[in-house]
Amino acid sequence: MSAPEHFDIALIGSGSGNSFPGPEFADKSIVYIDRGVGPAHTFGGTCLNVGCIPTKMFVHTATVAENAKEEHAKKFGVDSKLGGVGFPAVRDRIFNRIDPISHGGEEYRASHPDNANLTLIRGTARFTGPKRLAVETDGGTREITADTVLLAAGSRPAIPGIPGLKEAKPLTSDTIMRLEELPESIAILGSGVIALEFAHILDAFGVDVHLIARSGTLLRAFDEDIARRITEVASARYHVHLNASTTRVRRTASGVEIDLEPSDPAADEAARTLTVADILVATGRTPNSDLLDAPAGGIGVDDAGRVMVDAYQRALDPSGQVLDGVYSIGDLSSPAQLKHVANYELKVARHNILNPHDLRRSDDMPIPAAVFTDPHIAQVGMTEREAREWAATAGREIRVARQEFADVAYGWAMELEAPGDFVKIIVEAETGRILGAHIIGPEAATLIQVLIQAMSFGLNARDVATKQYWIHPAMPEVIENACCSSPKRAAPGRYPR
Ligand SMILES: Cc1cc2nc3c(=O)[nH]c(=O)nc-3n(C[C@H](O)[C@H](O)[C@H](O)COP(=O)(O)OP(=O)(O)OC[C@H]3O[C@@H](n4cnc5c(N)ncnc54)[C@H](O)[C@@H]3O)c2cc1C
Ligand SMILES: NC(=O)c1ccc[n+]([C@@H]2O[C@H](COP(=O)([O-])OP(=O)(O)OC[C@H]3O[C@@H](n4cnc5c(N)ncnc54)[C@H](O)[C@@H]3O)[C@@H](O)[C@H]2O)c1
Repeated sequence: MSAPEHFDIALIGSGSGNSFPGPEFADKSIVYIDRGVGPAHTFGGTCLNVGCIPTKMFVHTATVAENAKEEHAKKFGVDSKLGGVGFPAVRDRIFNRIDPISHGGEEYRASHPDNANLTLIRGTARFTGPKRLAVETDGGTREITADTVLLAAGSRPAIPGIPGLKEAKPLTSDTIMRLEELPESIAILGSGVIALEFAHILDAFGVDVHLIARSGTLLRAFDEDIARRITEVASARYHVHLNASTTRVRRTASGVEIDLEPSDPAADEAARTLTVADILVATGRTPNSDLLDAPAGGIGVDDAGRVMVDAYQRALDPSGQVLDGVYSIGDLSSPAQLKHVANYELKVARHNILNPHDLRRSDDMPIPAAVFTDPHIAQVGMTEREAREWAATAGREIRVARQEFADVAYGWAMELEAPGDFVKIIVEAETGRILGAHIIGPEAATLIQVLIQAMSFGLNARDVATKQYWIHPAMPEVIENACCSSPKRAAPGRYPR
């Protein structure tokens, strides 16, 4: 057997990992390995090709279509009718912008003089020993060793073991966005983030949507008031099947049959079969530690399949000891499968590889998240339930402030109704420190940034409200009003770790 090719650094994954190479590593040899995402094994990772970016381009288009509908336009005295949505044109606008970025990025890494120290290999890497990899490529297997390994191998759609589901070849977020044409009807399995974003997109485009949720509310992991509100809004718009377990799936000549049973024996539900043209599975994502065979590299993997890391993004062995020179970032190792988290962890790992004697932590800020459905949802920090549990344990008190969008001037402009979309802020009663914020309403993902900033910099809710101007009559007044209802004393300290 020939000797393996040796590099200073092995980088696996071209999503967030693509921000790793740079002039600081010009004197290091880097092998950069990527298998690609989606059916065409595209370069550049999930966010660019099959994740955040195309979905948000679809979401915006869906909102344009929704607003053009007669029932929305007529509230404003505008005479408008949606004539239809041409899916191929929608799809092509999006991918004609994205695909050249992916191709250009690959070309840059493969052949630009900036990357003279970098060897790009398209293939699947798997550990055969500590810091030792076999890479399966179209041209055969390459054996690689490296002094430092950075794992950024991400995750992929999980397909649950429901009888018949795998054989029915369901759509996933990897495949649905590039269809030739949309199905007339669709069942969406799951009631999390991807399910809700696609339900909005597909319903707006005229597909008859059936969303299947095991639980009694959608977005069950979110604050209960948010989950309740989005369940009401979604149920008024498309078919929502709550407390429904999927027991079998069958692909037929004309579509898909889905057997549903009540998942909650106490619920007033009956078993039934749903007949639709296609099915989209949105039931979470599996970290790619199995493709990497991480244990063969001496790397610990938790019960959810995540590579174990410490707060410095250093990989751990199965007993929790730090592995020398092995780092992991993003969906492969993070419980928060979010692009902004993967990006931050990459920066931390990059710094720590360059500065092993001046390590930075990655767990020093509250993690926000948004769901780009209709209406938008955004959250940061504790839910009300978590805050109540924290307060009971820590011997503190909390206060909860809630402000309706419909009660501020911009909400009138948008003809929003109360009770309806809202901002909820949870503060520690004594200090006014913000513990959590939850928003459901227009541009929630943008609005919440004020509160993310306040929490990250340790600002007290009252000061946020009173020590700056709030442009009138703009939508952030809804945040100002929510903050105004919180206590007066100044808050020491930042968000509790
Ligand atoms: C539909 C959808 C919408 C989303 N929307 C948002 C959003 O709005 N906001 C947000 O914050 N997050 C969103 N996310 C999540 C976000 O896309 C991910 O958290 C982020 O892209 C993860 O980045 P990463 O670098 O960890 O992994 P990826 O970007 O997945 O990169 C991993 C790379 O490693 C490669 N790879 C894997 N295994 C191997 C191997 N063994 N050998 C070689 N290469 C390998 C993969 O092929 C891939 O190219 C969305 C995800 C999806 C699916
Ligand atoms: N806007 C965003 O930031 C954004 C958008 C899309 C995806 N993402 C990321 O991608 C990840 C994956 O998204 P997702 O929506 O697939 O996961 P999710 O964790 O948000 O939701 C999974 C859903 O599937 C259900 N489920 C799980 N197993 C099931 C089974 N066997 N049968 C029926 N239902 C089942 C869960 O109850 C839940 O409703 C998310 O964690 C999120 O971080 C983020």
